[in-house]
This record gives sequence, C-alpha cells and structure tokens, in this order.
Amino acid sequence: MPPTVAVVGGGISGLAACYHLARGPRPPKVSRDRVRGSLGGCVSSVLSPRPTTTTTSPQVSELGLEGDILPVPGDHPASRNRFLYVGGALHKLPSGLGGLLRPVSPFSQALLWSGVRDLLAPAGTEPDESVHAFVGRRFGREVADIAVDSLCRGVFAGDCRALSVRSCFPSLFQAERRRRSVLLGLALEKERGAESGLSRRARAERWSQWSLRGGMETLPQAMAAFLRPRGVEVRCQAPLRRLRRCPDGRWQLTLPDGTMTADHVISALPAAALAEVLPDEAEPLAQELRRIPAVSVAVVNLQYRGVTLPVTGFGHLVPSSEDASLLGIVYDSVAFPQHDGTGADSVRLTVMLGGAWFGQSFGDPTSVSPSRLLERAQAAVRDQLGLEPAPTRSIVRVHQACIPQYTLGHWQRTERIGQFLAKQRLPLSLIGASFAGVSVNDCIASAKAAVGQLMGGLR
Ligand SMILES: Cc1cc2nc3c(=O)[nH]c(=O)nc-3n(C[C@H](O)[C@H](O)[C@H](O)COP(=O)(O)OP(=O)(O)OC[C@H]3O[C@@H](n4cnc5c(N)ncnc54)[C@H](O)[C@@H]3O)c2cc1C
Ligand SMILES: C=Cc1c2[nH]c(c1C)Cc1[nH]c(c(CCC(=O)O)c1C)Cc1[nH]c(c(C)c1CCC(=O)O)Cc1[nH]c(c(C)c1C=C)C2
Repeated sequence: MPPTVAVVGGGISGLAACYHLARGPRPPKVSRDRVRGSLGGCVSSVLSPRPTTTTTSPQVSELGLEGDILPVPGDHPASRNRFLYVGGALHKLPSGLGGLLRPVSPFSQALLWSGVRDLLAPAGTEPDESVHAFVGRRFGREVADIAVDSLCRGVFAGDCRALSVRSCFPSLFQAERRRRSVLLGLALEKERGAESGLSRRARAERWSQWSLRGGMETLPQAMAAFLRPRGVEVRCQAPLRRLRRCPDGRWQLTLPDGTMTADHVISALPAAALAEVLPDEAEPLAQELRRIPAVSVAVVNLQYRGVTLPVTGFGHLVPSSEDASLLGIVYDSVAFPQHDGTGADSVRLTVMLGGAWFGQSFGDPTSVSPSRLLERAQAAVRDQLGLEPAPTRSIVRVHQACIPQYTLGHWQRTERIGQFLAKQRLPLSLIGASFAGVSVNDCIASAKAAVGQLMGGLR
C-alpha cells in the first residue's frame, strides 16, 4: 500500500503540493482538505487579474494553459510606468539611466547619489534589521521613507518599519553580507535556474507580468481538474478541527464529518490556523506559529465608463506618510484590456486598502461595512486619479489575515520551527505564504521543494 499523504489548505500552496505529489513516478495516496472560499484561496480574483512573474510558467505549460497566457511585454506602458502618489500628485518612478542621473520628483536629489552611498557604506553586522533601517542606512532616509515604504505596502501590505529585511528581501540582505554593497552584490550574483521553454520566451520578450485569459483563478481551477482523475481525494468545505498523533505514529485528522488517518501531513494552512489544530504536545511549535502575524486587505474593484485615466501604467502606490489607509491602485484595464467581460472599453481599477493599517483605519476586518470601504475607494479614485463619475460596477472584498508579515526575527522563528519538527521527527511539512515568501511563485516553489523532500524520504 502506498503511504497516505494528507494536504490541508486549499490555497495555491496546497494545490501545488497535490499537483507535484500526483505527477510523481510512484504517487502516494493523496487526500486534500480545504475550507471556506473558492479554490485557490487568495489567488482568485473577479475583475482584476493577479499578475505573477514568470517562474510559475512550467506548471502553466503542463496544465495546457499556454495558449491562454496574456503576457505584458517589457516595453508596454504597464511594464514601464509605475507611479507614486506623494504630496497630492502622481510621480512616475524613474527608469533608465537618465532617471537616475538627475533629480526626479518626489525625490529631492538624483538617485545616483543613493547608489554611490550604497557603494561606500560599510556592511551591517546585525543578524536582522527592519527593511526601513536597512534601506535608510544604505541608500538614505528619503529612499526608505518614500520608495521602500511604498514598495512594502505594494508587496506585503505591510509597514517597512516592522518588516524584516532578512526575510522579506533575502537577496538584498545577502548581497550586502557577501559583497558589502547591495548594488554590487546584486550585479555580481545574478542567478539563473533551469528554464522551461515558456520561461525562455518570457525572458526573451521581457515580460514583466502575465495573466490568463480567464483571470488568474484559472490556474488553481486547472490544477484541481488535473488532480481529480489522478486519484486525489478532494474534500471541500471540510475545515480541519484537530490533528492528533496515533500510537502507531500516524496522524489522525478530525474533520466535521469524521476522521481520517495519514502517514504524512503537508500543511498549507496559514501559520495561526495550523497552531489552533495542533495537539497539546506540539505547543512549542504552536507558540512559534502564533508569532507569525498576518494583515487584512480590502480589495475594491471598480469599473468606469466614458472616462480616461490621467496616466497609463501598472498603477500607483501611496506611501504611509501620505495616507496610511490607502495602499495603492492597480490600473487593470491598462495591462489587461482583454479582461473586460462586457466587450466594451472601460477603465477597471483595483483599489487596495488597509493592510498593516486596517485596524486604525477601518476597525475590525470581520465587521467593517462594505459601503464604508467602497466610499473610501471611490474618494481615492476621485482625489488621486480625477475620475469624478460614479463607477458602473463595483465589488468589495475583505481578505482577512491574507498576507503574512515577516517581522524582525522571522528567520529565527522559522529555524526554531524546523528544529522542533526535526527533533520530534514529526511527519509534517509546512508550506505556504507564512514561511518563506508570499508571492504565488514562492508558494509554488515551497510546495514543490517539500514534495521533493518527502518523496526522497519515502523512497
Ligand atoms: C490582495 C492581494 C494581492 C496579491 N497580489 C499578488 C501578486 O500580484 N503576485 C503574487 O505573486 N502574489 C500576490 N499575492 C499573494 C498571494 O496571492 C498569496 O500569498 C498566496 O496566494 C497564498 O497562498 P497560500 O496557499 O499559501 O495561502 P492561502 O491562499 O491563504 O490558503 C490557505 C488555505 O487554508 C485554508 N484554511 C484555513 N484554516 C483551515 C483549516 N482549519 N482547515 C482547512 N483549511 C483551512 C484557507 O481557507 C485557505 O484556502 C496577493 C495577495 C493578496 C491578498
Ligand atoms: C497596493 C497593494 C498591493 C498590490 N499588490 C500587492 C499588494 C498588497 C501584493 C503583491 N504584489 C506583488 C506581490 C508578489 C511579490 C513577489 O515577490 O513577486 C504581492 C504579494 C508584486 C509587486 N507589486 C508591486 C511590486 C513592485 C511587486 C514586486 C515584483 C514586481 O515588480 O512585479 C507594486 C505594486 N503593487 C500594487 C501596486 C498598485 C503597485 C505599484 C504601482 C498592488
């Protein structure tokens, strides 16, 4: 009898783990539980695609979705133009050499000087540092306060003063450690892994983003369709209530409709959710997991007719000093006009609200009223993009605790977690956005690595 592996968590990480288990040469029996929401967790979107970068592409080819790819090439305005909203105005982020040599608003001096500072500054010695402190030390206070504050809001919906540079931007941290300068380190250590045909095409055509014709939710749907005929038993709407070790070392999983046993569990749950179902003897593990927080984001999709955006590009970010509650706005119709389901020209925007500032701006994410979020989003579009008319369509969604925050010391927490699992010889793998990267690519990579390790051990 092949061993049974239970995968818990129905987001992209859980699906990717099932996918890699099922396509192995001698696949174990796979059982996957998921709860609440649509397949793919945070990946699914309605009006707006969630563009990802290119390392996901091997799966896309294998799932037969290559013909549905909508690439955004490097010379497209959505690739070249990103904006910051500072001091009540939109500023295009500098690009190319010219943009670095002369002062470009909102920055008071040419960014070249920040680069020179990085080349001359001594390397840091702390084992970890906030992203803000690291960038301030290497590139100057203005870059930290405006550019990196916004970047952390546009990737982690988080506060760069609390986030860890070692865990959020490991390549920057390592570049400084190895080469003393971040720029030098990045220039010298460009790595290139094994490439699929699709990745090669993406590099040759300099895609900055891509999506799928039916939206990014097509990816988890195709993965689920791949799994069903391959003997993966999928249990939907089955929240895991309890995980217990049986006397023979196997796991017993308690679900709403009964129990099941498994030789190995791959958890793709958010850290805090896993902490709630672990057995008492794993309390030290649960305590570490509870220390990995996550923030909530309200996503408001708006569609307008008969209006024109004042700029074309990917979108704009808003630093926390300008407006803490409003993270940024993505101009979806610029990058992906094909996603207009109505067949007519329209301006489609995704307004992102809250993040690390959700509580102070809107209160409890479980009870905030959608109309309040809609009003806030519409006001931002009016003030920041000058679109006065009311939107013709709108969708408001609150994604609760959806983006884990790698705060200072995250690397030590993940190390202690790994040590506990090894010492206790727990047949448990932890994957998902809570640990080693929040992007879809990182989630898929961590699932693939965990399955590789598990299959190696089972052989
Ligand atoms: C607004 C927003 C925009 C984003 N944009 C991008 C982007 O442009 N590019 C990019 O690469 N990434 C983006 N991301 C990040 C990326 O989408 C997520 O980090 C990733 O999808 C997380 O996947 P996951 O499977 O690890 O976690 P999740 O999707 O959170 O999945 C966890 C699953 O576990 C389930 N669960 C919880 N408790 C239990 C339980 N007790 N029993 C069983 N199941 C349980 C949940 O219901 C969920 O289905 C974005 C995220 C957000 C929120
Ligand atoms: C305004 C809020 C958010 C926007 N996107 C996200 C939030 C919270 C989430 C997000 N965006 C990206 C990732 C993946 C990161 C990765 O490692 O690949 C996640 C989780 C991609 C991304 N978005 C922006 C940048 C600079 C990046 C990094 C990689 C890339 O260049 O694609 C900037 C950005 N995000 C948003 C806007 C409005 C914006 C800039 C104009 C929305």
